[in-house]
Amino acid sequence: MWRYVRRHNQSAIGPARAAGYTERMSLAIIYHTRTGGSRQMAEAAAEGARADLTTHLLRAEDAGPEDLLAAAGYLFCGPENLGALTGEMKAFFDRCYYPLLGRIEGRPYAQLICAGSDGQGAARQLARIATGWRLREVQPARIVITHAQTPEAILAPKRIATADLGACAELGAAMAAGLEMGIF
Ligand SMILES: Cc1cc2nc3c(=O)[nH]c(=O)nc-3n(C[C@H](O)[C@H](O)[C@H](O)COP(=O)(O)O)c2cc1C
Repeated sequence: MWRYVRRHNQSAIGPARAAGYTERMSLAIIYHTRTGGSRQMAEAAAEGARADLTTHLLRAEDAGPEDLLAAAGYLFCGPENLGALTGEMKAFFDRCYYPLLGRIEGRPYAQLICAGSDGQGAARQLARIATGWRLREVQPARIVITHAQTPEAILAPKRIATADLGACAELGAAMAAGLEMGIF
């Protein structure tokens, strides 16, 4: 019943749907990874989301403006490098920013950051870009700490803990459910 009311009450329908994007009801998960951690997180989120919604998992290197335009919501996932987003993730935003400015306003997003010890710089930078696009953050940034602090540990392949992957899957599921139900 609640679901029915939500679907038929215009005032409860989020900006993406109200703006006529119902035909593009999918979630785009864009990720970059250097040592595998963010890929595992993005895959877990995609697995969580797919039960509810069409979900496209894309490497930042392969994604372009049309991929974002075609989706109703976004999950961005990547590592923190040198206190910021990785160059590849930044290049993705640089490539897409102006082609999409004013065209995706109000759409929901969330972010997952994989970091050795901090992650706040990358999360802040991403949030600033999302603010420029006028996206709406619908889940707080989730930062997974891998405790990689020596050069050897930083360069080694990462294995993300099951509990953290579970949290990523939950975030993906929450994004998908919110989009599918029209509450974003
Ligand atoms: C060049 C470089 C710079 C890094 N800088 C940071 C940093 O500023 N803060 C941090 O918490 N971790 C930093 N790290 C660690 C990575 O964020 C961490 O290893 C993370 O798990 C990598 O995610 P990935 O496996 O998806 O590549 C850095 C790693 C590299 C290779």
